[in-house]
Amino acid sequence: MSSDVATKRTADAHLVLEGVAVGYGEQLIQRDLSFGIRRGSVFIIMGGSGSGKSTLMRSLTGLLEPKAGRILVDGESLWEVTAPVRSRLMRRYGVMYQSGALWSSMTLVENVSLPLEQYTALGRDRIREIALYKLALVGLADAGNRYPSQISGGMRKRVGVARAMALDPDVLFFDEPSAGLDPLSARLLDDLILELRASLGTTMVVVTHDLASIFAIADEAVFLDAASRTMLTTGAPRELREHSEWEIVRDFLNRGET
Ligand SMILES: Nc1ncnc2c1ncn2[C@@H]1O[C@H](COP(=O)(O)OP(=O)(O)OP(=O)(O)O)[C@@H](O)[C@H]1O
Repeated sequence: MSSDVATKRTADAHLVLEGVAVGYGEQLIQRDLSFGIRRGSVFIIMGGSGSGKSTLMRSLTGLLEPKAGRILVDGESLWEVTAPVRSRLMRRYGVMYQSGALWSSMTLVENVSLPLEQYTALGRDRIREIALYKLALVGLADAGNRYPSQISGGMRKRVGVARAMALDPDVLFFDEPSAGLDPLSARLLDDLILELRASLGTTMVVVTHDLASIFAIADEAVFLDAASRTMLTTGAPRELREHSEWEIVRDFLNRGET
């Protein structure tokens, strides 16, 4: 592990990993993961296919218990607290899944309303008002009564973001947000992530291997290596592209450039 890794566990860390290992059954996919994610930053989890990015995301979002180590959210250990406390911690999370995961039989405003109906005691009118506001935040103010099949893939992802933001999370997780999008729609989604961070101060954790996205939005990134099954380094992607001591990291960030 490079020396720049340990220095990232700063006092303003929103999420901190301490010696985290993740995997399935007997199989460890990643181990010895120790880094911090600063409050209000855009943090990228990057690495080649099969390196364990999505698996780590599952552990960070409370879906898969780590095999070792601690994940601290505002200083509270996500997997060592009681289940009700974990649920409370997870209420501060919003997650946007790869497909957008919208219900096709519901309008966009109904889709965004779902978490509010499930987790709050607010009345119908108030919920609709909040859902329309969230749709406006992602640039879909007038599309609330449409159905997912009536909008583009890029718009569906934006609705997924609006729904992830329904409960005013202070951390937003994105799993491969640009997957399946044309380059222009992918850049628009990058812009949205940056706008939301600027206006709301939300911490953004993004799994991606899309280089354009990485350079457009990341403050910091961690590189997960499939071969050694651990992280090699953390840092700003542009810095790592030029100066990482790891050739595999430099190559990853220089893909497509000859
Ligand atoms: N539910 C599961 N049970 C067992 N093994 C799994 C499961 N999900 C993923 N794996 C294995 O874990 C490893 C890491 O997969 P993961 O999806 O986390 O990688 P990734 O970096 O997100 O890959 P990609 O970029 O291709 O999506 C792979 O070898 C995969 O086969």
